Amino acid sequence: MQVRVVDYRAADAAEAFTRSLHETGFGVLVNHPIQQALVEKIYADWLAFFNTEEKHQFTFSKEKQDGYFSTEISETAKGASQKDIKEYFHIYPWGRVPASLKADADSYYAQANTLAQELLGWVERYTPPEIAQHYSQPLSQMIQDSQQTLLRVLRYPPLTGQEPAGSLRAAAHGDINLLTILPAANEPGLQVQDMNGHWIDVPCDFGMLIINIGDMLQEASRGYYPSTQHRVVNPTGEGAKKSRISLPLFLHPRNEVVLSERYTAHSYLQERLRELGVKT
Ligand SMILES: O=C(O)CCC(=O)C(=O)O
Ligand SMILES: [Fe+2]
Repeated sequence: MQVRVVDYRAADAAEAFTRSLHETGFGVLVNHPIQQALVEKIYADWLAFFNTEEKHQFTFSKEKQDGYFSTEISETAKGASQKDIKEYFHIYPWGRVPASLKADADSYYAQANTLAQELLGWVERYTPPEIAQHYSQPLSQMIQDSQQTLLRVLRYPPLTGQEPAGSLRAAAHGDINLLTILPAANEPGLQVQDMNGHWIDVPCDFGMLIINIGDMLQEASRGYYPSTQHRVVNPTGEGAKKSRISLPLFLHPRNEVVLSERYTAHSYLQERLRELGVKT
């Protein structure tokens, strides 16, 4: 299996991109409209922020889930036994963000949401009619005015050598949401699992944009779009001394959106957060 790299400006971009999502759960875009300079600035500014003590003033709210999650309380992937080696900050439209970082975060959030809406339109257009008839509303409409879409700034610290055996920067997991939009991180490590259980490197040249299906879209599309397991492996050699920063945007429908006969977006999310151990 190989995750296809698609030129956003190509005439057949929508078709090639959605085929990749259907076949692998992942797609990678080049020549996309997200400003790379903005992404780089956010990486640099947040790396500096994670290196200060100020982050502890933003300790996450268990109820609302916004704010700073330290390495000590970092999530444990569903089915994993060790915590991930990462710290992160959750940004919601209504949530807390350090004042000096807010303007860029808002700007990125808006740009990525606009692109996401277009990509969800592509996903919808190339869904076979017998599947699409079960969507309770157009996919791009499900995220409109959503207060649940989450921008996560992740920092994987340099490795110390003292990490518990078997722990990873991010253990194998599927994302909970509809679609995830992820600019290539400043360091490699992201892998996706193929149907034979093999782990494949996701193309991640700086400037690429990685998109993957989440469990909610898998649920709404009755499995046509698969939410593929992925992980972030630990670097070795020189790479182990460096932090890795990444910036996934998790597109969530509004709470009341019906995903399937079994779930609304809200009921699905609550179930998954309890499983992650970040909500009681
Ligand atoms: O850091 C990455 O490249 C991926 C992060 C990820 O998969 C997640 O936070 O769900
Ligand atoms: Fe993920």
